[in-house]
Amino acid sequence: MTEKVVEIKNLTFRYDNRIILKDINLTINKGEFFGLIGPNGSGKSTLLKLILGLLKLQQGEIILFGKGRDVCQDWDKIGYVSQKANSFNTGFPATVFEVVSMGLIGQKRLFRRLNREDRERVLEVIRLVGLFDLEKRNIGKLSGGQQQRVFIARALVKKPQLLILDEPTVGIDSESTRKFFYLLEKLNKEMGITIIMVSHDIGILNKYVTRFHHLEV
Ligand SMILES: Nc1ncnc2c1ncn2[C@@H]1O[C@H](COP(=O)(O)OP(=O)(O)OP(=O)(O)O)[C@@H](O)[C@H]1O
Repeated sequence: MTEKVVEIKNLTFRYDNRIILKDINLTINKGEFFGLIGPNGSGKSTLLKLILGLLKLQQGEIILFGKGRDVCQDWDKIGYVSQKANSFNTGFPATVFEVVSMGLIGQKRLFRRLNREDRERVLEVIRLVGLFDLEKRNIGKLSGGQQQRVFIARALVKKPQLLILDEPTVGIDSESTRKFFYLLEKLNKEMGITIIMVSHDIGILNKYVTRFHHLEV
């Protein structure tokens, strides 16, 4: 039987009294590479924030891994890369290794030293996203495309089953974007990670996703 990762039922959401999302019904199944498209202001980020539990539900239901969003305890199964992730302050004093390690916080107590297994896992995902030998590099010294891979690695370090990406290729050149989608295809097809990606670029999504939903303004 197809396993449902996210189910959205009759979801309506307003900011103040303005309707942003109206009666959305959507099911995303395990193994899908799902695109969420729509023009600026159509509510793409709002829908992601609702899925991630960052906004209070007003009307309708969201079910994650078979459980209602507000009782769901499976947040470790979800990796999230926000829209702002790749517009990083170049002066930020942290190495690739440190930023990726932050993905383990929440499972580990803050400031607890990483054990050997944790450190190996961090290095493993750094390699997986193609940043070989860059673990000691300051993140501010990397290109936009490389920084974006660091944030993907941070989201992957806790082995999520669902990866949610908000406009990850904004500001990234076309060659890095192509390599980035190649990585996502690998994560999706070879590792079975379900992906939800938000974009307003239908051209790029059309090439890669298995299915998409179009939001209107
Ligand atoms: N906290 C807020 N309070 C009031 N209105 C908001 C808030 N956040 C977003 N909005 C408005 O809600 C609408 C949807 O915003 P949202 O960011 O979800 O759209 P989007 O499709 O992700 O847009 P973009 O492609 O520009 O990122 C926009 O008109 C936005 O101005």
